[in-house]
This record gives sequence, C-alpha cells and structure tokens, in this order.
Amino acid sequence: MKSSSPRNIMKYNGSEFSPNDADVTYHNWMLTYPSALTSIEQIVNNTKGKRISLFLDYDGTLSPIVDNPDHAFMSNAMRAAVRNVAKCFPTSIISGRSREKVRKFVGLKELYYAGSHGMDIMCLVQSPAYHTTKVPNYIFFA
Ligand SMILES: O=P(O)(O)OC[C@H]1O[C@H](O[C@H]2O[C@H](CO)[C@@H](O)[C@H](O)[C@H]2O)[C@H](O)[C@@H](O)[C@@H]1O
Repeated sequence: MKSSSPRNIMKYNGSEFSPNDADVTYHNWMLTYPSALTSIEQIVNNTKGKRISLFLDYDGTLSPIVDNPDHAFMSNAMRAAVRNVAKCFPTSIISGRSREKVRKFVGLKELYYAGSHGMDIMCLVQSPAYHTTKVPNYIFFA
C-alpha cells in the first residue's frame, strides 16, 4: 500500500519532481540543518558585534573523500580560499588525523591546527596581526 500511495511533488530550482525516500530524508534534514549559503543574512545579523573564529574539518570538507587517506589532497583553489578567510578571522583546522599530517596536507602556517580529534593542539606563537583585514561585503551578499 505504502509504495503505491501518491507522493507529494517537491520543487527544486523551479523544477517539480516526485521525490524518492532519499530526497525526503535530505529535505527533512535540511529543515533541521539549513545551508549556511541560504542563511547568510541571518548569520551576518547574529555575528554583529561579536568576534568570529572559524573552525574547519579536513577530510570531506577541505578535501574530497578518496579511497587512500594518503591521497586526500586539498585543491589549490580551496587552499587559496582558506588562506583568504584566515586573513579575516582566526582559522583552525580540527581533524581526526595527526596534527602534523593534517598540517602538511593544508600547508598554511597562518592557521591553528588541532589533530587527533582535538587532543593535540598547536597555537600560533605570533599575535595574529593578519586577522585585521576588513571582511569584504561580497562575502555577505554572494
Ligand atoms: O576529522 P577529519 O579531518 O574529517 O578526519 C576524519 C578521518 O579522515 C580520514 O579518513 C576519512 O577520509 C579518508 C580520505 O578521504 C577516507 O579514505 C576514509 O574512508 C575516511 O574515513 C583519516 O584517514 C582518518 O584518520 C580521520 O580520522
């Protein structure tokens, strides 16, 4: 009975489609955890007057998931994006990998690194003068 019941029509990017179970699960998940990209205005409002620090995961976030963990390389475009955002905010990488391994993969000395799921943390010795770069408006309205 359940499989023959008519399904609701969903809309995505202006197109209508009949969702399967994975679509429905994803849709419900997105209601609970909306994408930051569709909530930029709300995020900006919530951060007004606050100091911002960015914490990033490595595998599956900065790098693609691949079969061989030693080949989980980050693209140069991603590295440039992280380098740029670190000019605006203190930026940390937190990984399940060893701290040295993830630091070598990322290769940016201006970041903080936490390895072994946060058990091994390396801080910057120098005061982060480079965080003073003004955040460009286009980040907020992209
Ligand atoms: O906290 P993360 O930085 O996301 O690290 C979590 C684990 O990532 C690595 O394993 C995962 O990525 C591999 C490469 O894409 C993939 O082959 C593996 O199946 C994934 O589980 C890393 O090897 C682990 O040590 C980290 O704990």
